[in-house]
Amino acid sequence: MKKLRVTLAQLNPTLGDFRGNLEKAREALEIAEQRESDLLLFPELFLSGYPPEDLMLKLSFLKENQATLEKLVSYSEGKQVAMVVGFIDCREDAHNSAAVIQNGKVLGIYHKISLPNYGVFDEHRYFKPGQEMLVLKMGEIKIGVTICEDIWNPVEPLASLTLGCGVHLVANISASPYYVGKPLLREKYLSMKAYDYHVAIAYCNMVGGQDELLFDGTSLVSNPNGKVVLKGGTFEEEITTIDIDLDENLRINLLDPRRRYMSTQNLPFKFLELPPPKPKKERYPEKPGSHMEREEEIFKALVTGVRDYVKKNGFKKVVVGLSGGMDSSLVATIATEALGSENVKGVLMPSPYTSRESLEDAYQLAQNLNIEALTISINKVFESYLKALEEVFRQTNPDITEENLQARIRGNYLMALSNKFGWLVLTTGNKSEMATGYATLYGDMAGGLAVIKDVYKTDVYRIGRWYNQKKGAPIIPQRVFEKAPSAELRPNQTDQEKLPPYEVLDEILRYYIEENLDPGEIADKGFAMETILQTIDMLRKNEYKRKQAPVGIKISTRAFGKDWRMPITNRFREP
Ligand SMILES: Nc1ncnc2c1ncn2[C@@H]1O[C@H](COP(=O)(O)OP(=O)(O)OC[C@H]2O[C@@H]([n+]3cccc(C(=O)O)c3)[C@H](O)[C@@H]2O)[C@@H](O)[C@H]1O
Ligand SMILES: Nc1ncnc2c1ncn2[C@@H]1O[C@H](COP(=O)(O)OP(=O)(O)OP(=O)(O)O)[C@@H](O)[C@H]1O
Ligand SMILES: NC(=O)CC[C@H](N)C(=O)O
Repeated sequence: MKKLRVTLAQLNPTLGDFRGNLEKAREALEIAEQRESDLLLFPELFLSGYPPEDLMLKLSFLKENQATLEKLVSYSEGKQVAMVVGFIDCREDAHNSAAVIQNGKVLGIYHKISLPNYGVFDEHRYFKPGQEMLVLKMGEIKIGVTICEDIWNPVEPLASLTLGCGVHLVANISASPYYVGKPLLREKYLSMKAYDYHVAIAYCNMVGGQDELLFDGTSLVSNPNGKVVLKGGTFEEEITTIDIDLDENLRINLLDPRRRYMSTQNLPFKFLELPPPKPKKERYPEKPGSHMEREEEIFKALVTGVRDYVKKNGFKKVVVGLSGGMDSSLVATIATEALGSENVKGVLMPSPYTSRESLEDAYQLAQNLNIEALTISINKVFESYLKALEEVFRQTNPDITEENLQARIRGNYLMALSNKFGWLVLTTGNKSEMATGYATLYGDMAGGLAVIKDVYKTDVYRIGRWYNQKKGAPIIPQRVFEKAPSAELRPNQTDQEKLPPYEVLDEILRYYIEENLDPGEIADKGFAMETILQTIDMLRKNEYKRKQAPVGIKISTRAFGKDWRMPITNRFREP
């Protein structure tokens, strides 16, 4: 019987916190050893954190990463479990690597072969690709070591590992960034890969936030039938263990012999002999896990993003301008879930255009969330601004200038509170607004973290509704959902004076940004060409604003961040 006990350390490292990451690795090593695991997997580049970006260019960073690996090796003395840990191997050049460590020794090092360089990835800037596969032999069991993108490449190195070397298990250490639906997509993809190649897969993913990126964990083990037998939590640190039956591979190969007719490049490989697994008494059973609904997944993602950004950057408390509108209500709710009521401050900043309902709703929300609410009127400052500008503006009519002044006074107040008390300012602009430039530069765009920057307005409502339903109470007051969205910068203003209805706007934006369709192709989906062109025109004209916006949390396949690199100066128009 080929049985292997595998432990997945789905952990949340902090980039550059070598000491903290090492401590997490040490704890996981103790647990895996206690559980008599044969193999322990950590995420990709676990010791340094991922993605290290230009820290990779610092020799001192690379040195500390090497020293951390050496400390982990010394912790492993006397331990039987073989661990595969992500680190940067940098001798003649830098490689995104996995070290195989057991009982005080580095037994082998694997260099990632497939380096991603699309979307949010930039690995060709930093790493040299590996040339050779690494196969661990534990008695009769053969295990292929891979790193993240290696398993996403359509053919190799999986074909060579399975058809060429006949591995029973592909171990993959990953840092796979999140977007909505990725956990399910990944599960389908990996289980299909396992089924296709008739090989078990043990996949250990990173969890936590790193600037705009989130890693959701959702690590898994699939048997060669494509059945997911173990699944880690989504957005949770977890150390899970399972006993995998690896006789299954041969049984399936005999029943379904497709593999006999497949071909491989036969990439070069190295074998590494390890002691065979010892027989175990008790058993770590299957734990297939369940799925989250879309709104819950996004909510949990944003909560993780806020918590990790705030904590990993040394903040404790945050501040949000509460307008009584949907966006600020959702941002305050997410922040409260992430940090606790005592760490979230709401600021009401009424003007003559602020409606009584908006003020009431903002207070009610603060009460429901049990967060402290401060009130600072902008009236006097606004008046004195107008007075100061009176002479210069003498021959002009009031317009957007006066509207933006109000947003800028509010931005100044929030930044003053941040300076005085060390509260991080959370901005509240959503993706529909960020796309169309419906926000004031240095006004409501002023702040440290744009929580819902990648969430369309229609989704902001959906998530708000889901949250109230989950709580079984109108935490976000019902009226917030019912009133027309408004910036309240002049009397009776509504968003729809400038923007198409959000249901239409968001769909057009989604087709254009996420699906990369041209205007004609969007029109084929049933939208008016005039609205499409108006939307794209706003999007294009406001690139300069996005270049100055705070970093936000990526939850879509294409966020305004690493994977949106549009020029500001741009005369191109699609046909
Ligand atoms: N290509 C370019 N490169 C660099 N800078 C450029 C630029 N084009 C304009 N600019 C600068 O940007 C300025 C215009 O930007 P900005 O001052 O922001 O003002 P603007 O975009 O004209 O107005 C802000 C809009 O956002 C709406 N708003 C504001 C606040 C909250 C909300 C809400 O509902 O949440 C909505 C408001 O009603 C208004 O429609 C120009 O005066 C110019 O200085
Ligand atoms: N009266 C106010 N008091 C406090 N903050 C405000 C006020 N008005 C605007 N803000 C802040 O500026 C942001 C921009 O909001 P605005 O009301 O202009 O439009 P919005 O995008 O509809 O946002 P919301 O849905 O939160 O109202 C708000 O989310 C809030 O953080
Ligand atoms: N770090 C990586 O290599 C990740 C690439 C992979 N395609 C993913 O998104 O999961």
